[in-house]
Amino acid sequence: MNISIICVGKLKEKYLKQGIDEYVKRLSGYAKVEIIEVPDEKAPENLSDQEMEQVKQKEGERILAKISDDTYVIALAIEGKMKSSEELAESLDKLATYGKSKMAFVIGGSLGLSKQVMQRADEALSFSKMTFPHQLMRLILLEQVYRAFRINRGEPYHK
Ligand SMILES: C[S@@+](CC[C@H](N)C(=O)[O-])C[C@H]1O[C@@H](n2cnc3c(N)ncnc32)[C@H](O)[C@@H]1O
Repeated sequence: MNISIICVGKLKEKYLKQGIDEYVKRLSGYAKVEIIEVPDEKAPENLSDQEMEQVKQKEGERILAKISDDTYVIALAIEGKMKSSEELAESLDKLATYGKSKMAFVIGGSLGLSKQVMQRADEALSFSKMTFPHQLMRLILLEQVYRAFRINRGEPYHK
């Protein structure tokens, strides 16, 4: 399975980079994982609602340009559907079974994802009602994808 993690902006924190590199390495035995970073737009505190929409739209266009038509897209969104780790594992297993070899998880920038990206997504996945920083979200997502593969292979993984 080819999994793309499409994110907005460059990862700055060294401690997150190290964690992400570790999980990409661990996942290499299960899937081909690629992290795609698209440039972010400047989003100062004082933007109007319209300006914030424009920021999301521009970032959204860059995200959509990285997604091919045959890719199954899971958008990460606070208001999406919450799943247990076992349910996520089952979803990934079903995608593989039904021949969906390309999938992309999409993480928004500091203002979130545009309507267009949400419309393109096949599903929206929530990790809780809490807001996580988008850079930390990459690490949390990778750990859960790794956990999902371990669950599907029946391999031991601490609970
Ligand atoms: C800082 S958050 C954006 C917050 C923005 N106000 C919103 O509601 O989308 C950046 C990105 O991280 C991801 N994210 C943050 N918290 C999340 C959660 N609890 N569940 C799923 N995705 C989350 C989403 O992709 C979001 O677009």
